Amino acid sequence: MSRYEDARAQYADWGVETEAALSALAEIPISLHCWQGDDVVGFETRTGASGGGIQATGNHPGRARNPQELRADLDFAYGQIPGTHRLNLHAFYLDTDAAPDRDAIELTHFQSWIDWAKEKNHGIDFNPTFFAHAKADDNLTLSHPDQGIRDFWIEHGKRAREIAAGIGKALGSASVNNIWVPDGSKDTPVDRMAARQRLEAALDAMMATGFARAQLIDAVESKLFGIGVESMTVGSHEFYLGYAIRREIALCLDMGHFHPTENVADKLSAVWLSVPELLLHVSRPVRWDSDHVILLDDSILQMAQELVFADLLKRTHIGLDFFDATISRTAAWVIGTRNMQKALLRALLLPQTRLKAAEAALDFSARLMITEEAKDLPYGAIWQEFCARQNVPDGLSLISELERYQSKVAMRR
Ligand SMILES: C[C@H](O)[C@H](O)[C@@H](O)C(=O)CO
Ligand SMILES: [Mn+2]
Repeated sequence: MSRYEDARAQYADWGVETEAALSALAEIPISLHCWQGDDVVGFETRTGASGGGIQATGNHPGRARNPQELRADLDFAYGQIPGTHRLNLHAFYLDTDAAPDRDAIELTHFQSWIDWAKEKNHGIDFNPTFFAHAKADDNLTLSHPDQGIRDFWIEHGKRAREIAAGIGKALGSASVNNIWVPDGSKDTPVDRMAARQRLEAALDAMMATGFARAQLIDAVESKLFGIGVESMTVGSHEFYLGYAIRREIALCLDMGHFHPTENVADKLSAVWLSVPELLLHVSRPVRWDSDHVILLDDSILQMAQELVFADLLKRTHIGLDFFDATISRTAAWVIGTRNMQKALLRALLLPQTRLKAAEAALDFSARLMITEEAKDLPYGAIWQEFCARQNVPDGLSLISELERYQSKVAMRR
C-alpha cells in the first residue's frame, strides 16, 4: 500500500474523504501579490518620498527590477505551487516607456500583464496605488483637505477601476480592485468627522460608475494604524465595515491591520452576514503590521478552518500580503502560498461533521478530544500526493529548486 493509500484509509476511519479534500483544494485560487517580488518599489520612473507607512526591510540580492524579471520570478514561483493561481497587481507596476502620472494611467499600460496572464492562465486582481507619490507626502490622499489633491486621487481611483474592469473583461475573470489609502494622523486630530466625510465623498465619486460584477469587484481595506499615522487612521475598520455594507461591496480584512490580540478568523462569519463578499490579505504581523511571510501557524490554521467550516470560500477572495527583503523573494512567495494551501487542506481534512455534532450537543469534551487527536492524522502524505498530482516538488526537492533559482537567476542580477 502506498503512503497515500495508507493515509487515505486512516482518514476514512474518521469519516473524512481525502479525494474530496484534494479536489476541493485544487479549485481554490490564491492571489499572489506582485509587491513581494520587488520590495514594494514598483516600476514608475517618477517616485515620491512617501511610502504610506509600509516598508520592506532587508537587502537580500535578487529583487526584480523590471516587469520582465518580475514575470520570470512569478513564473518560477507558480511552478512550485500546486494549482492555478491569480496575480494581485498594484497600479504602480505598470509596464510602459511612457511616464504617466497616477491620474493618467490607462489599460494599455498594463497590456503586457494581460498578455502574460492569458498565456499562463492567471486571473489578475488590481489595486490603485495611493502611496509612494509626492501628492501622498502628507499621509493624506482621498481625505486630504485640499480639493485639488483629492481630485487627483479620485481620478487615479477611477482609472484603476476602469483598468481592473478592462483586465477582468480581457481575461474573462472578474478582477478584485482593492482600495487601501494610508490616510491618517500622527497626533491626535481634532476633526475626525471632517476627514471621514471627505473620504466617504471621495470614495463615492470614485465608484460612481457601475461595472458588471463579472468584470470588477470593488473592495475596501481598513487599517488600525501605520508608521506616521499612529493616532488615527481615517479608513478604520468601523469606517469601511459601514461603507462596504452601505455600498454592497467587498470588505478586505488584512490580518496585520488589527490589534495583535484580535483573532481575525473570528471576524469572518460576523462580517459575512452583512457584506456580499470578502477579500483576505493573509499576513503575519509580528507585534505590529510587519508583514512577515506567513507560517503554518495557529492564526492561518484558524483562518482556513473558518473558511471551510463556515462555507465561506464561495464568496471570499484569498490574497496574500507580506514582503520580506531579507530572504529570497521567490522562496517567500512559494513558502507563504503553500502554507495557505496547507492550512486549507488541513481544514478540509478535519472531521467537520463530528466536530459540529459534538458542539451542537454541548459535548465540549468530545470537541476537544477530536480536535487534538485529529492532529495526529497523516496529513503530510495527503499534501505530498497533492504536490505529486499537480507536478510540483515538495520537501527536499522543493528546497533544492528554491535554492537553485536564487543562486542561478536572482543572485546574478
Ligand atoms: C501594497 C498593499 O496595498 C498594502 O500592503 C496594503 O494592502 C496594506 O496592507 C497596507 O498596510
Ligand atoms: Mn493589506
